[in-house]
Amino acid sequence: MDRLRIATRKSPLALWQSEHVAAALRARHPGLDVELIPLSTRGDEVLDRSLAAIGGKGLFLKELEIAMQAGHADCAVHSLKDVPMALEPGFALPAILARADHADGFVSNTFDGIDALPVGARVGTSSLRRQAQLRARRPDLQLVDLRGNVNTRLAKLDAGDYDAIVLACAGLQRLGLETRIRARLDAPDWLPAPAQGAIAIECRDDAPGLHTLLATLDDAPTRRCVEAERAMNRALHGSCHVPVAAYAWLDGERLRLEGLVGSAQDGRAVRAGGESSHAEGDALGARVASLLLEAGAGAFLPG
Ligand SMILES: NCc1[nH]cc(CCC(=O)O)c1CC(=O)O
Repeated sequence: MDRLRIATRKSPLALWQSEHVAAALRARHPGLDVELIPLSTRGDEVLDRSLAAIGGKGLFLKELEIAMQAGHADCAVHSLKDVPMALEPGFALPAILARADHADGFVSNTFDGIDALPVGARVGTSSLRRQAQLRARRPDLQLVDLRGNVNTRLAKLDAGDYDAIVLACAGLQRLGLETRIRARLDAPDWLPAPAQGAIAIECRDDAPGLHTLLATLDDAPTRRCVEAERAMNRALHGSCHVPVAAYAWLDGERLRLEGLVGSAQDGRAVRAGGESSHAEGDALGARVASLLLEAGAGAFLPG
């Protein structure tokens, strides 16, 4: 293989992540000609409705998968947190890169953190997971929808539409915007989306040579953690329709997982945690999901 075409979304963050993967592949495989193929997806184009209303996270992948199926691209680069728990049949994730910052960040031009917000302050986020955790801490806040790419969201904050917004630290850092983070919202107090901060590479599952090439970028410790988080989400039938948060980390010989399911309406939430050996992340995710359901998570999950 001497040429590799990477399908990517066109947002500045998506382009940064794909360029990052391209650079890592060029460094590891000198002589490999790596090229980006920027494509527009429905998830990027439809900004006036919530993601849940137009069909969920898969909308960010579909056009890239069509390009791979048609032979116009060899692989695609995604934020793993935007990848549905069940991949489309015929596709695989040969590489999950070493995780960057997992945390959410509190971003405001006026206030130093959630506790410093005045009563009734307007906070912008369309994420049910972020809404549920904000409500749990501060039932008085006005939560306002905010979609669009990272730069668009920051521009709306700067225009005065919101007192604060919540964004992933990893995205801000990748775009050189880390000075916008006024406070970190760290695990386990505040939990991120399953797999937040991890970049994944997707390709067709019928190309072993390609799979092997891409797998050179896989980070085993990250894969163990995000598999536990995604297994928990999968067992809860999680999607962007439900406020599910999870964070797993390695602690010596043990893999630890902390999960949360909550209500974006009233701030009620249940939490559960557990631990296993490194190799048992799937079972750990399923077990923590069961604990969440025993604690009443079903009340916050659809149907
Ligand atoms: N939902 C959009 C999205 N998908 C991935 C990231 C951040 C990067 C990452 O998690 O790796 C973001 C932006 C955000 O949530 O602020």
